[in-house]
Amino acid sequence: MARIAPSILAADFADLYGDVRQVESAEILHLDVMDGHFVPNISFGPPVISSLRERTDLYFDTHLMIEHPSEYVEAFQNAGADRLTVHVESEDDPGAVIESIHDHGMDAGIALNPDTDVGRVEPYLDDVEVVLVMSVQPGFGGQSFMPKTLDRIERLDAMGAAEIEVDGGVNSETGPKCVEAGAETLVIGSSLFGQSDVARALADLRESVGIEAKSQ
Ligand SMILES: O=C(CO)[C@H](O)[C@H](O)COP(=O)(O)O
Ligand SMILES: [Co+2]
Repeated sequence: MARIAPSILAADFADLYGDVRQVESAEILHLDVMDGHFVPNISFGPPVISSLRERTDLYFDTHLMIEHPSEYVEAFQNAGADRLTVHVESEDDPGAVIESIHDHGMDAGIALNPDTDVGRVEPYLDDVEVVLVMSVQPGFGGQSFMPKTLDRIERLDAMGAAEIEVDGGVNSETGPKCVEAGAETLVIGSSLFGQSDVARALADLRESVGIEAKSQ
């Protein structure tokens, strides 16, 4: 069953909880952490996640676009993250970071950029709870979905990925195609928080992807 993971990258940071409370029914929240090195942008880190943790029980799906994830596993655990997804292109050994994430009691994911061969995540498929497929170059919201992602999702599905999450440019047009290709979790930022009525936009997106409201 597909699900939508709202990405707060496109939310109003001055009224962050105001936006988050409008997507409480989603059950999962996508948190984009950027360090200005792995990607040319800086977003937010553990303090923001920790503050949100005090306000919501949403599952915190934390996407680490940082060069050295191994150095921050404990900080994100303390902040209340439920899952840490690290990039296979990061400077650290993915296998060791995944093990550390599990040792800290969190779920682990492996992410790959649009131009990275899908074969690079194969060694980790049995060890992670999710594979995050970037469908835009990481670093910024509001970009257009790269159509080649659909083949990549199909290949990862055939390789036996447990859960496939697609991230970037997902909307009512591209979302259903991702689900058909084998994705389960759709990260949606600007098509959700960029809208005047966020809760309505979430309901409409669910409908376009064929998700029953009560299952979300
Ligand atoms: O990881 C990301 C960017 O690096 C974001 O999760 C992604 O871009 C979501 O935003 P949008 O739906 O606006 O594309
Ligand atoms: Co993301």
